[in-house]
Amino acid sequence: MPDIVIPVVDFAHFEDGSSPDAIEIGKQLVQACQEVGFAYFRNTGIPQAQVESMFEWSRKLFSLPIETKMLAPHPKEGWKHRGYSGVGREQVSQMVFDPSELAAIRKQTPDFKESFDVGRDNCPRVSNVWLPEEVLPGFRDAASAFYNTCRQFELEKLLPALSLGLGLPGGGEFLGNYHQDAENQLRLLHYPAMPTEVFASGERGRIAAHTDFGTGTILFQDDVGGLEVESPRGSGNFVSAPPIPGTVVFNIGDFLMRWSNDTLKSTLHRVRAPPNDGTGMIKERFSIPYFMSGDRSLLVDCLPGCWDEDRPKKYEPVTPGAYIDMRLDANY
Ligand SMILES: O=C(O)CCC(=O)C(=O)O
Ligand SMILES: [Fe+2]
Repeated sequence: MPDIVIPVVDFAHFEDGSSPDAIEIGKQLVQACQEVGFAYFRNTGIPQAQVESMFEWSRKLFSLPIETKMLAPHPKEGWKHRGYSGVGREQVSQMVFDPSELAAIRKQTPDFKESFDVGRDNCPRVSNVWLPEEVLPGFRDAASAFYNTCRQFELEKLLPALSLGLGLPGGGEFLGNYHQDAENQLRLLHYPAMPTEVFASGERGRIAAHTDFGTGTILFQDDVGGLEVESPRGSGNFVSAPPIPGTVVFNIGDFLMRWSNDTLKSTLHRVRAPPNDGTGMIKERFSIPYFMSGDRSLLVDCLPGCWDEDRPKKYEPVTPGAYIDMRLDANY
């Protein structure tokens, strides 16, 4: 079977979702989600300057001393995805060249990354965990504003396009009605620079192969590269999803795959080290995923149009809350 090509979906003429172009864009998106589970988006309306500025904030945040970053610690409970998580390894490993130490790192460290998670303001279930404002003045406002920009894209373009493309009842509004609570998570990710040695065996990557849990994810990546997507699905072979300037990557999550009776694919992906450039070091990488999920307590049954006599429903109705908790419990 040939490798997949990750399609590019252009939202330029989507407008408010009522144009004839909007249905066409929705159909292209759904086709990409059925065949690949991944797409590049162009002309999302998310200002490029705001994306670049968020990467700048991320760079500033992660270059703070570890003691400072730990002023906003990720809560003990694994499911409370807020605040700073470090691997605690990055200081040592930046400058480790001794083979036995490297061997030890290879064995111990799960993924070489640190992250900072932000949810919606005033969430009754999980509060945001911020650094004291004086430590990084302006960060909190910038991260909240970026969260809201992504949220706006989700509500005004992404969910309407998926709803239209799937031909769901109620036109573009169907999926939005199940995403009223903004159960979303903005994650700043930093994969520190590493000696080439650390990745030499090819067994270790920056983030191991996984699928995302929720409805879907939009992912901003810097120009370093390394993201890979399984192709064809289920084969264990991966193709590169290189950075394309001016685009954002999108992928379907497991919940929407289930909801669609496995019509839309939640595809395995990972981040590997980019090719060795001869410096002996693998460059650091910054990325910013925005994970989207449905309202926790709304019971969802198989999407209309995704089942019929010949394609019976494969799954029981479930709420996003119960499903995601079940997945998280399996992980922690
Ligand atoms: O860093 C990346 O580009 C990918 C991150 C990712 O897949 C995730 O956090 O779920
Ligand atoms: Fe992911």
